[in-house]
Amino acid sequence: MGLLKALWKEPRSRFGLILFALMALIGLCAPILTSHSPTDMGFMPWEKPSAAHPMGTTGLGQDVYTQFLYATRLSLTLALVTGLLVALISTAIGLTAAFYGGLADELISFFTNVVLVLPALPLIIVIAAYIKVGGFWPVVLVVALTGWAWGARVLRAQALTLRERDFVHAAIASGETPARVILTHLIPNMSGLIAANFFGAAVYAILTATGLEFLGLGDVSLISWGTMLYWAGSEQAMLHDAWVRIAAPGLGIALLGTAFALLNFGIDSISNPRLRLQAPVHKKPRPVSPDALRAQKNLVSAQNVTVQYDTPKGAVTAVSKGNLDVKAGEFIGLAGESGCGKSTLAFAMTRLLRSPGFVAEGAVYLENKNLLDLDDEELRKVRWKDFSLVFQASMNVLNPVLTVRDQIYDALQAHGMRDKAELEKRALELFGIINIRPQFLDSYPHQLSGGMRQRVVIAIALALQPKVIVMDEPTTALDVVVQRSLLQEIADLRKKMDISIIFITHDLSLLVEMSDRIVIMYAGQIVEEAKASDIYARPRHPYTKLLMSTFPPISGPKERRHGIPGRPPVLTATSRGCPFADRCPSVIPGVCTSTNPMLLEIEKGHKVACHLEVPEMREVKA
Ligand SMILES: Nc1ncnc2c1ncn2[C@@H]1O[C@H](COP(=O)(O)OP(=O)(O)OP(=O)(O)O)[C@@H](O)[C@H]1O
Repeated sequence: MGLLKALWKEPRSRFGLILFALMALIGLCAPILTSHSPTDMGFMPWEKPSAAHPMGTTGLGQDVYTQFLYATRLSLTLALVTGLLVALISTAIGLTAAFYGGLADELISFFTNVVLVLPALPLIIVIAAYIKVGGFWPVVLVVALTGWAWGARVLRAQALTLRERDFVHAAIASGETPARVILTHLIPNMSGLIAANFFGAAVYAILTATGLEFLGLGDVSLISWGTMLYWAGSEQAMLHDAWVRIAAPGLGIALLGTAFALLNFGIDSISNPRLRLQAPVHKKPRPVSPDALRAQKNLVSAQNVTVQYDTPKGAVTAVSKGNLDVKAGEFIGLAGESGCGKSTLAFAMTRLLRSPGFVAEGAVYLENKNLLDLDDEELRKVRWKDFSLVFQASMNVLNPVLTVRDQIYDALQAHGMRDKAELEKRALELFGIINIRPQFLDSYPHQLSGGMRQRVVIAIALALQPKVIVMDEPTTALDVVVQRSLLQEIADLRKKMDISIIFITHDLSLLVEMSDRIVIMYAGQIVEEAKASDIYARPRHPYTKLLMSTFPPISGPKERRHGIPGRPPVLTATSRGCPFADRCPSVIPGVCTSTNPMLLEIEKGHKVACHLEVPEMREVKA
């Protein structure tokens, strides 16, 4: 029922569903829609369409309309049964090959490839010619046995990639049985492809079966679209002007193919959670009155950026009126617990936010150009040239079949650098900057360590000398020693290249050492912003203080550290108070729980959003 509901929601699949339901209804209600039998020969031959015979009669005196109704029933059943059989065989074979690998995979792949290279139609014709049994099943079996190979190959490829995913390794390591891994981890992730395979096979089945029957190779005593065409051909229906006998089954096949294709769209969006909720791609943010002065004084100025995610429970606000200014050459640290909106803000600022996220309000100026206003082509021109991005899993974005040199060249060539000598010179320069020996330029990504790969990604991000780089936890996936040296290099690089960096991490202690300014986020809001030294020496927001206390001091005796008690609020919660109120050790009851404090500049360059910083409120507390 849920599936039907979901198919109904998607406009294309809704149309497919209606089309399919109509055809199924025609087939099911055939005995109600006509009082004749499809094999009844009691009428006048070659009658023209009339009220008694809406599609005329055949040369043998059968009612064509009655034949079409019963043919729809048989052809539809044939398509569904064969489609199901093909999908089952392909899935079982493809999954077995991918899951067990080794010899099993080699043998299955060899057999699949052999079936694939055999010319299908002559093979089907030969097999069908030798089957002497009549009825419905021979055609189903012939089509199923010759049609599974393509699907098996595609499903094997998909299962192979899934097999290498962490969640599958984790399931196997935790002792789950192969059947459970396949049923709960692999098949649900492949459902879109399996459904596509089913619909593709059903269309293939109807076309092949019709072809066979048209050639007289099926059981021509059955009434199907194929045998209708066969008899129309052998009775030379066109010479008798009875074109309906060809048009009706032809239209049936075309409509069934269309219905399956449209249903396939719906299945795809149901099985792929990313497609389930499509945010409007070019939803324009609500404009904010731009602070032109701020935009002028800063290289980047994000103003009142509000980002929401469409969820089944409605839109949730992940970043609320975020303001972030970055000066040329400045190193800004953006910190906060996991889920506070750091990445969302960074992605929104760099136009990398993907559905179901969208910017609901705000502007992001980069040298007076509002990035949120740019169309795709304008954006392509400024991305990498004016700003670039490095994130945690960046090292995995390197193409495994291209050398590092090719990937650096690609980035440069995409922005117009063509000269071979110039490309080489720039690649060598970049490798110098990121401290990797030039001979590694011709290595493939798998020949480099994680740290080196991340350095290469940084080199690509630097390739066009952008003015600002957003780095979202770029070192988190690396071990501590590599992290340290890479961070040092990033800090040096910023000075050498006079580049601005927005560095995102949940590790506040890292930022204190490297940043000029630190911005602290909590529950989608900026709650404190100050010079790094001030955040270190005089944090003002209770959240920042707790965040600082969760990391060990740079010097002094070792002591055990604890995380901040409690959890951040769920984004769907609609409290009007300070989002930190229920975890705050200094909460002012009645104040913090009812009003969300504004971000105020309490000292030059030090902004805090906390009622405790407003003198009157402090009196309330006292
Ligand atoms: N696709 C999504 N659909 C719905 N909510 C989302 C989606 N992506 C992120 N969110 C929500 O937005 C909020 C901010 O997430 P975001 O990833 O920006 O936080 P973060 O501070 O960068 O966390 P982390 O350090 O773990 O990356 C989170 O509460 C998260 O649940």
